[in-house]
Amino acid sequence: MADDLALKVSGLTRRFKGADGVIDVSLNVQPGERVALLGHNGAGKSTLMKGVLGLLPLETGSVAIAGHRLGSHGARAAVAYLPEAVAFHPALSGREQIRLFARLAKVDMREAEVLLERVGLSGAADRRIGTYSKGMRQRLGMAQVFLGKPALALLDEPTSGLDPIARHDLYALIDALAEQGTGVVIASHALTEIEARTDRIAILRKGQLVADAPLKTLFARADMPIRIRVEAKNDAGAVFDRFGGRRINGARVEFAVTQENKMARLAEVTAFGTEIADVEIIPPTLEDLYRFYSRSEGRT
Ligand SMILES: Nc1ncnc2c1ncn2[C@@H]1O[C@H](COP(=O)(O)OP(=O)(O)OP(=O)(O)O)[C@@H](O)[C@H]1O
Repeated sequence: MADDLALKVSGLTRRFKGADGVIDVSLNVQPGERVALLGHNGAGKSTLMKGVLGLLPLETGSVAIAGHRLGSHGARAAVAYLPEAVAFHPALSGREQIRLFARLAKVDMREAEVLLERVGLSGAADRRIGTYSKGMRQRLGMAQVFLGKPALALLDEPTSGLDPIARHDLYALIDALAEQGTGVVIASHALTEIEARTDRIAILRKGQLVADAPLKTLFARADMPIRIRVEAKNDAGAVFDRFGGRRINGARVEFAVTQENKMARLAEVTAFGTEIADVEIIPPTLEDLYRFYSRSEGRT
């Protein structure tokens, strides 16, 4: 049922003079689902987010947030946003800032205190935000996202500029957000972390949605080759003669197989018996997949 969706975008178009913007994009997000929104610079990610937030007039299409029409009070109350460059007043303390947001959102002050604890800022809550590190500012931004338990959260490059520990902490908060039932859309260029941390991948290319499915489905549809690297005990000449591919050095050969013939090729490798020292199977990465969908004309 459409009303059960955290987000329903249908046929959204917003073009700019001389730029693609977004063209006829439809995207649904379920409650508690984490969707990665990927695309090159200028692919339309921010335009889509701004369209959903009601910050840009739409040319065509419709947006509903938790069943509420875009522009309605219900829609505004159901969505939270973390911009890429999150800006707070540097002279305010973390506690003052989150209390201010709580007042604006008409949320109980006690929730603000609980959220400061949740994002690990209780100890620094009375320090001025001007003294916070980037990671602390992003965590404060996440506390603001949690306020009022929104149905939908839009996070624009939430981990950019963060160190690995701070990234890990931020993803733990994103997971907690999804666990409480919030549908989360994360625009990102950080492919490796996205791979493990999201349920679905949506890829924009020149304003159009060229992929929208769970990672596994996208891999299956793309039918990308898997690489097999064989290391011979001595000389890999016989393996190379059989499978072709690329000789890495005297003892190693790497060749590509399709998902379909992978097992048959592996059985042939095994038939070489003790001449083989090791076999590595290298699946395509999200980066390979991203390149495939963001460059090819293929649609889902
Ligand atoms: N207000 C605007 N006026 C004119 N053109 C715009 C405007 N906003 C965006 N564009 C253009 O629309 C296209 C999509 O931009 P958008 O900011 O949505 O891309 P993006 O995927 O978010 O990129 P990035 O990864 O760099 O943030 C770009 O070509 C951009 O120059």
